[in-house]
Amino acid sequence: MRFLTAGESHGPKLTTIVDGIPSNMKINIDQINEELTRRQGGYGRGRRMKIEKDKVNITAGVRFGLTLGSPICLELINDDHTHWLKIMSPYEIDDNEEVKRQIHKPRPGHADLVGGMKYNHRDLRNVLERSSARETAARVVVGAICKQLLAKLDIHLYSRVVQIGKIKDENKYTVEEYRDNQDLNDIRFLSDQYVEEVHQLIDETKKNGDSLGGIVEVVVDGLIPTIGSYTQFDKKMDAHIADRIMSINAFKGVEFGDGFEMANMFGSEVQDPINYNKENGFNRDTNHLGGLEGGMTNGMPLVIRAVMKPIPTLYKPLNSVDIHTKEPYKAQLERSDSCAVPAASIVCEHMVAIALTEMILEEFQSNEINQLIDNYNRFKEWIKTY
Ligand SMILES: Cc1cc2nc3c(=O)[nH]c(=O)nc-3n(C[C@H](O)[C@H](O)[C@H](O)COP(=O)(O)O)c2cc1C
Ligand SMILES: C=C(O[C@@H]1CC(C(=O)O)=C[C@@H](OP(=O)(O)O)[C@H]1O)C(=O)O
Repeated sequence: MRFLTAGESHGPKLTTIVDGIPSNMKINIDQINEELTRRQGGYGRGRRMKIEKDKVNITAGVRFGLTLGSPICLELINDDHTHWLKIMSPYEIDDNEEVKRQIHKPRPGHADLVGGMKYNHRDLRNVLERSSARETAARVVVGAICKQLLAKLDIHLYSRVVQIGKIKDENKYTVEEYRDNQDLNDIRFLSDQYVEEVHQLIDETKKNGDSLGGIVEVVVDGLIPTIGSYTQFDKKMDAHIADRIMSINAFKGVEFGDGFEMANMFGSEVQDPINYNKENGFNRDTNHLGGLEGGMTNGMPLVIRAVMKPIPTLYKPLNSVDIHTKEPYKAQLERSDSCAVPAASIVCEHMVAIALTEMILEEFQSNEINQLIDNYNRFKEWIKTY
């Protein structure tokens, strides 16, 4: 499976082409739209999310609700585009004051300065439009299709926010607790005890013209062992997941299982001892490694954490330099979220779904969904006899 997205944040729409989804798979459009709504939520987002009502439109690759095996084309309208018709017009237009208003004071931490250098743009709008995380809505559409495919193999993904700023939920949760609690509060913490404190932190931070980041967790339940491989660097499942997560705007680190904490532990505390019994086959009592050994899933739930840096656009802007005059200035002010960690947890969940689907489709190559399910389940049964 492969996919590409196109579209500027305030352009007419986002377009995605996904190739390689097996034929005859029922696409549940309502479920895609629910995932899009989940991504739009979260305390701390800016006004833009009140303007957009993300709903997917399928224009190719699906007939009577079933995939054809041909490329699937998916669109998301940017409702905000109606306010940017002139500024974001794809057509040549006569100069006017509004259009001439260029952005030339790059925001530290955003793509503005380096993107301007790379593509030789003197108006940094030409950079920020595409570097905006608006594009992650298109990825959630792809991830939602992947989640539907994975569900047919009895693989299920959950996510939550672990930390916003310095407020951290130190509890560890079982897969069952995840499964029973996916109707999360507006900060996407599994426990309600932090809601008020986090609201206050976000409100105060916003009042100070500052922004916040945090940590998100994705858990995957139902995976068989052996997805991915130790035989080649580009077949390692952990590396592939990390790649997909690190491609999300503002993500700066990924860890699996006990992750960075492993530096403080002994080998005997980190490796998960192996048990065997007739009913469950090979199994473990612990999951310090987060479900991955040797670049392969080991049959335990995947536990993945990732860190999002604080949003770069600040209402109290940092020092910058005007790229036209080279004079020192404060960075350009753009409408912005002050905290987008809850939304980012949804994006992360969907990028993990994409990473798993890519690897599973590579390993169980099938043109048709029922063949895929048969191939996968046959292998799942065989593993039990190992
Ligand atoms: C869901 C989501 C929403 C975001 N919203 C904003 C925002 O409103 N303002 C902003 O400056 N950055 C926002 N970001 C982060 C920037 O898109 C990101 O920092 C920028 O593209 C530069 O890329 P880098 O941080 O990966 O280097 C958001 C990121 C995500 C995942
Ligand atoms: C549009 C989305 O997020 C945007 C991501 C973003 C950025 O710089 O990354 C900047 C903001 O854009 P705007 O200036 O239009 O409000 C966010 O709203 C979205 O998530 O759908």
